[in-house]
Amino acid sequence: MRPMVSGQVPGLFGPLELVLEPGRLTCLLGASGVGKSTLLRLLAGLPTGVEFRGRVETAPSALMGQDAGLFPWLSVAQNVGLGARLRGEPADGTQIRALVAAVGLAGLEDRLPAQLSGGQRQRVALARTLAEDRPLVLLDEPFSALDVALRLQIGEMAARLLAGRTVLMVTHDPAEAARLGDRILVLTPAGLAGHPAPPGPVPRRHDAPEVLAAQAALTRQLLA
Ligand SMILES: Nc1ncnc2c1ncn2[C@@H]1O[C@H](COP(=O)(O)OP(=O)(O)OP(=O)(O)O)[C@@H](O)[C@H]1O
Repeated sequence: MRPMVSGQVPGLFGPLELVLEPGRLTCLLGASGVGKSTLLRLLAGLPTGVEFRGRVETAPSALMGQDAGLFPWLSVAQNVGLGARLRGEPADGTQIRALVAAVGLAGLEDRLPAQLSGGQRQRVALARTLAEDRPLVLLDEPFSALDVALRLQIGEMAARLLAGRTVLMVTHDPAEAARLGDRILVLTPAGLAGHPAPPGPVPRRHDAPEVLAAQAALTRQLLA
């Protein structure tokens, strides 16, 4: 199915139609406060605090936000297995270890969040999102708290691990959208505008000429 939001929030945006391509990573940009997180929350089936008029068709989703949102008293492995725990299901230790290894944290399963760096905490949050194994993955500025090098590294890791899933990622960073977006959309009060993504599979090289050109064009569009 194609998750979609069709409608408007009077005084904020729209009318618009957001339709996600199955198996592709869509990046959503736009000015602060224009309603990007609202669209994400509509797709997640969460309350938005605004008056949405329209229709939402969505799928079971996993949402990862700006702050890693880890439980400080739970270990890395317990945080990754949190979804199962909350549903009262037994944790799958093998799957959890595999996911912790996939985000490059093998051996740190028993650490508490306070014993990790910010980048490592974001990677735990990514592993937890993947552990949910939902058809739709919603990422709300997931790497915005990271420095440039970590943003590149963890963004690439996320794009590889999320390959083939239907993903909507809100970002403020045109460079990130140019590297990671199969599709790029810009939200304005008037609605959604598409922006051509550079050619080639994601993650793309940050310094590839087409990626730099898309970053510049996108920045111009955001400044317009
Ligand atoms: N719980 C709420 N109650 C009332 N208004 C809200 C609530 N949450 C968001 N809003 C309003 O909805 C608008 C859109 O917020 P939203 O978080 O979707 O924007 P955004 O584009 O994601 O912004 P940012 O880039 O700054 O995160 C804002 O103007 C905000 O004031």
